[in-house]
Amino acid sequence: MSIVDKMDSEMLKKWDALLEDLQKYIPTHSYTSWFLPLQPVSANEQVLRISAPNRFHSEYVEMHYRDVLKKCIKTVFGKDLLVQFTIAENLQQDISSEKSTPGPSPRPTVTERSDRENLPPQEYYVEDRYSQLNGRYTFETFVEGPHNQFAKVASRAVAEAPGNTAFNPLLIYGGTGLGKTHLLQAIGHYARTRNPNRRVIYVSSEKFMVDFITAIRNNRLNEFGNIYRKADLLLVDDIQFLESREGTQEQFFHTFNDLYQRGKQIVITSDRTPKELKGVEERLISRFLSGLTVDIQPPDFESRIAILQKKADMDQVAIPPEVIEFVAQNITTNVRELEGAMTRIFAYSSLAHTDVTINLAKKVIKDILGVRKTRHISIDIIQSAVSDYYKVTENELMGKGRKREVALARQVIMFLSREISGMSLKTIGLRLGRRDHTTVMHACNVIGKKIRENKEFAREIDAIRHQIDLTAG
Ligand SMILES: Nc1ncnc2c1ncn2[C@@H]1O[C@H](COP(=O)(O)OP(=O)(O)OP(=O)(O)O)[C@@H](O)[C@H]1O
Repeated sequence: MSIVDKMDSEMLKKWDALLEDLQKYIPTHSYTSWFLPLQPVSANEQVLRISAPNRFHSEYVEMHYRDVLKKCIKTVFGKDLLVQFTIAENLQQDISSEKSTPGPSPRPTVTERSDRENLPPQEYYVEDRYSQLNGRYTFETFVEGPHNQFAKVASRAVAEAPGNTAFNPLLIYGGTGLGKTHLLQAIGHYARTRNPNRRVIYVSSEKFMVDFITAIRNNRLNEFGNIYRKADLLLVDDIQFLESREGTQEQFFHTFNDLYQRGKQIVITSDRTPKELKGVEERLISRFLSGLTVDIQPPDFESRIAILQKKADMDQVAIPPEVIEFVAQNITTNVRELEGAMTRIFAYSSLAHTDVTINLAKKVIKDILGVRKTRHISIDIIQSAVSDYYKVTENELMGKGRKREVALARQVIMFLSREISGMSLKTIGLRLGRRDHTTVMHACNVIGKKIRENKEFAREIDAIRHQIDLTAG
């Protein structure tokens, strides 16, 4: 008996009415992705129980549609009901039976085998790609916290059933060094472990472009296309790199469509939201948005501690808790830097044959923060990164115009010049169209406040910092 059979026909009518009502408020695509897979389980005077395909699905519905669901329940049932989600048994069973399948991995089908046997030499590249996955980047080594929980659960759901969730494509975005590549590769590892015959391709969009150009040069465009079209799971890192590369975007668009139409899974990372990707064709952006977009934020204090502790455990080194705490307090925005600090502390202590102490940690952190402050990056590099980002010309920046983007770009340049190169307010003002030092001070305050209060804006600034880092080398 299916779960629906357990409900009386009156209840089923109500369920249909509820779905119909929901459609008035929710765009068709979202409705199809999130509500059609739900099933009613039971209802009484207080509680409506609903089955969802997996935990992520139910959490997503609760998080994004709680209010509208509540409203429609009241309309249809005539009162407020508590909603309880359960996870669909059949999916759970599939997963556990697949997990417990003993013995050798499934043999490739005849088509798969003959495909592989007939591959031209370049096609083995597919396997090489897989070996590029970093063995440390797995779900087990990924520390979950409020800042990345949603991204982690979505990645896990996709890795468990690539191509079989509503999250296709899955796009993970967030600032630099926050774990996007780690998660992307964890998906690849997990999907491969579950089914070793799955063709997993991990590629950075930069590599995709280089391969594409090489293929054009060598007249091997068809082979290039075939490599990617064989993927069951395509993992593309740092998609922002495709900005303003029309030819590569075109190629990627075809690859994307081909895989998508055949139900293959695509996962993409980016340092900003799809809408912020300037110079990426609208049709690609809308493809990206047709699945699920999740973000990763900088870790909070507790998560930073947990990440540091995990690294210490993995490297099998004992670190006094006060040292971990000290590092977590001082390095706040980037997990890569957090790890870098720990590595340096270990290195110092082993070279100097001393214990890891708080004083040693203080010295290392001081060096790191000091280097960051005094790094010599010219205002020209900062200016060019900001004006590229906001699409503002040098004349506009130097002029007196008060157009919103121009004024914002000017203020951001002032803020970043102060932060990165430590220049005096006066010098910055002079370099930016002979402005007074109080104007620069005001700009630094305004931008600093906006970064603290507005996460989207903080990410914008982070993306610009990243670009400056890349240019400065
Ligand atoms: N939640 C986490 N748990 C454990 N390690 C993490 C976590 N987040 C990030 N890291 C580690 O931090 C380092 C940087 O992460 P990663 O390279 O994935 O960042 P990214 O977001 O892809 O950065 P970029 O945009 O600069 O490429 C990696 O060594 C990764 O293992």
